[in-house]
This record gives sequence, structure tokens and C-alpha cells, in this order.
Amino acid sequence: MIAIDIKRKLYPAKGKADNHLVMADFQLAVNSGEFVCLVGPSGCGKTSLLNIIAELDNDYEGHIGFGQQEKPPKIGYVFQNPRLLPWRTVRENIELAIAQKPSSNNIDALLDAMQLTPFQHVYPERLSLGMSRRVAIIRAFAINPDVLLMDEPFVSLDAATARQVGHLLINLWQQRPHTVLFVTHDLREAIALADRIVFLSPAPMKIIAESTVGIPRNERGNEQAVETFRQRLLQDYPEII
Ligand SMILES: Nc1ncnc2c1ncn2[C@@H]1O[C@H](COP(=O)(O)OP(=O)(O)OP(=O)(O)O)[C@@H](O)[C@H]1O
Repeated sequence: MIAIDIKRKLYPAKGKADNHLVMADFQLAVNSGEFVCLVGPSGCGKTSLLNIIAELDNDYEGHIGFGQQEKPPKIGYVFQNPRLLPWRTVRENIELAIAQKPSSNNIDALLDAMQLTPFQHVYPERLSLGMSRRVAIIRAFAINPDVLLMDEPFVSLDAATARQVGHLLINLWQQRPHTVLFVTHDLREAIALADRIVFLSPAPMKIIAESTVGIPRNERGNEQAVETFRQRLLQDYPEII
């Protein structure tokens, strides 16, 4: 479980009197193995939150708890930009992540699950954006993380590719359930992927609504079911738009 309790996160404003307050008394609890989508306007503080959870940013007041674990959790992070090393092949990019955080995960199985086996010895410049994003997802899964943070991993993919990669992601997640925090601006994508959707306000970021997605996972591919659920959300929570 992740217990997020951020009393205050601000960025110093250069040359201005006021600092930029991004979070104040922000609390969120995520259950172990839960897939939570965060939906909120641009600039509300979603990436800032993921960076704090990943301990890339320690400049805040508050606490992130990870339950009763003896060791700190392993965290996989899929950034908005795939951030592959251009001088390493697909496979070498993945192997490097595992070298840093040992795990027994099988790279071959992950490449196969993401349909990238034929491209494992290719350099990133030869990959499409969708393929690069799939490699970034494998790289995060390969360390067998306890917590997976995903920051708009499908942004700028066309709708069909985003759906396909989303489907592959859910297959991987169902095989090896991790606790996932997934940032998206796309409500349909959130409905297709999440156990629970958390809607956020502009900064200072607050939770304005939460919804458990009441569509069985085997029916999430049904666009009509997703659209009906989306319309209901928009009706129930007009403030989320
Ligand atoms: N290093 C920084 N220094 C100063 N301000 C920052 C810094 N990083 C982010 N900000 C500001 O903090 C606010 C929150 O940024 P953040 O990237 O967390 O938002 P976001 O919700 O992820 O946005 P988006 O959906 O556009 O990615 C924004 O106003 C941003 O300009």
C-alpha cells in the first residue's frame, strides 16, 4: 500500500515574491496491487507527485508510506518521454535497468508479451514512438517493481496504438500485479485501464472526485460500455471536466 500525505510542495518562483504552491494537505491511499489512474488539468502537479513518490524529489513537507515492508519498495517509473539510451539496443536498454536493480524477470517473456522480440537488437532510432513506449514499459516491469509509476505513457500515440499498448500493459499487469499509479488526460483511457480513477483540481492539487470503474475487465474493450461509463461520470461529476 502507498500512503501519500503531502503537507506542502512548492516551487520557488524565480524573481517573484510568491512561491508556486503545487500541493497543500494532499492525501491519497493506494492499495497493494491496485491500478489507479490520476486525471487532472495540465500543470496541477501530477508529475510532481510521481517524482516525490519515486524519491526523485525530496524537497517537500510530508510523508510517503509504503506499509509494513522490511525493505523500501522497488519503484518502476515510465516517464512521459521513453528516455531510451540511443547507443544501446532495445535489449541492452532493458538489461541496463535490471543490472541496476537485480530481479529474476525474464526479458524474453516481456519482449514477447509486448510483441518486441524481433526488434530486441535494434537501436532506438529505428523504433516508432509506440515501440519506444513499449520498451520503456518493459524496462519498468523488468525490475519487477512493487510500485509502477506511469506518466502519460501513451501521450501522442494514435488512438489505435494507444489501445493496443494499453491492452498489452493490462496483460502484463494481470500476470504480475503491481501497484500502479497512471497519469492520463484521457478519460476513456482511464476507464479502460483503472480499478479506480482519482480526479484532481488545478494547483494546489486536491482530490475533487473518485470513482471505482464498475466495468468488468473483460468488457473494457467494448467502446460502448466505456463511453456509457464516461457519460455517467461527466453527469455525476461535472466539475471534473
Ligand atoms: N522544477 C520546477 N520548477 C518550478 N516550477 C515547476 C517545476 N516543475 C514543475 N513546476 C510547475 O509546477 C506545476 C505542476 O507541474 P507538474 O509537471 O507536476 O504538472 P502536471 O500536472 O504533471 O502537468 P502536465 O499534465 O502538463 O504534465 C506547474 O505549474 C509547473 O510549471
